[in-house]
Amino acid sequence: MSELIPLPQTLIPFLEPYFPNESNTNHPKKPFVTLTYAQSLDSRISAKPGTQTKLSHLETKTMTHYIRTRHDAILVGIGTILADDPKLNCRYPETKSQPRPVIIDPNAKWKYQDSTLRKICAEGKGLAPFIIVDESAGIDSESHNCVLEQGGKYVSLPLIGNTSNWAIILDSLRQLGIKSVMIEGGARVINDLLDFNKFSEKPIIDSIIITIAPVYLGIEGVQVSPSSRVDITDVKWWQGEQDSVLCGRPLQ
Ligand SMILES: NC(=O)C1=CN([C@@H]2O[C@H](COP(=O)(O)OP(=O)(O)OC[C@H]3O[C@@H](n4cnc5c(N)ncnc54)[C@H](OP(=O)(O)O)[C@@H]3O)[C@@H](O)[C@H]2O)C=CC1
Ligand SMILES: Nc1nc(O)c(N)c(N[C@@H]2O[C@H](COP(=O)(O)O)[C@@H](O)[C@H]2O)n1
Repeated sequence: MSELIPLPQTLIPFLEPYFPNESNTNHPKKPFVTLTYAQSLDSRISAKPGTQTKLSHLETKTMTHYIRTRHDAILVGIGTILADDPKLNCRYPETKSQPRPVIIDPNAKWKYQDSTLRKICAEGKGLAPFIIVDESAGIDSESHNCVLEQGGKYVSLPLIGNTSNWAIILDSLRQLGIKSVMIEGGARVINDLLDFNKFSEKPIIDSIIITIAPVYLGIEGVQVSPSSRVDITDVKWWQGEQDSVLCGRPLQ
């Protein structure tokens, strides 16, 4: 039985203008990038480092799975993998193709063989990951074999100490055939990307879709806060049963 619920009628047309489509996925050096996550009223995405906090209502959780159906890949950092051990598949009913999980793990910390994602993939419920590591990283051989066996891959790139590594990561994903990616977190990834977007020559984040839950998580929470101001344009709000959703595009 699905853990999700039918999406409210108004939500799909509300989201549509912020999605990748035939005409906005032709960039040769990067996929269409949607930044999407759930936060508290005090801009926290979990209550404590290293832990997962449920923020989204079932309605907005279902929305996240719908958003997953509309992208080729889902990207998260290794901090999220170690804290959440996520499934990173799409459980929206009648999903035709699964998104590719992409993990930024510069130091190759992830023991893939022990993960929930490996199980999900073995059960045919999702795709094996592309794991982005630094060129210098020593990759655990068991992890490596397991990823390869399931059809995933390790991608070695010059990440560590490289201030333009987002450009390199996105270019590499595009060359691997990924035309759209939803970036879910965690905080380091989101903050970094907002900073990089602001100072890059051309915008790299195409859309943002943020769920805001009516709760304060407090000072120990993991915070989304880029290093300087970022304005959002083309803003629209949707009000759900519990959460609000903001769609927009970050200005440089
Ligand atoms: N509410 C929500 O929607 C979401 C909440 N979360 C929460 O966020 C928290 C995790 O966030 P956080 O700890 O910040 O971890 P992240 O998932 O942002 O991962 C951070 C790590 O990823 C690597 N990394 C990320 N970007 C780069 C880059 N550009 N270049 C090189 N390395 C990079 C680094 O690894 P290294 O340390 O090896 O250098 C870094 O420390 C968890 O509590 C999770 O539950 C996560 C996603 C969504
Ligand atoms: N949309 C959203 N709402 C929340 O309340 C969350 N905690 C998250 N977390 C993100 O979703 C991933 C879990 O995905 P699976 O259900 O395991 O596929 C987690 O890793 C975060 O990226 N998101």
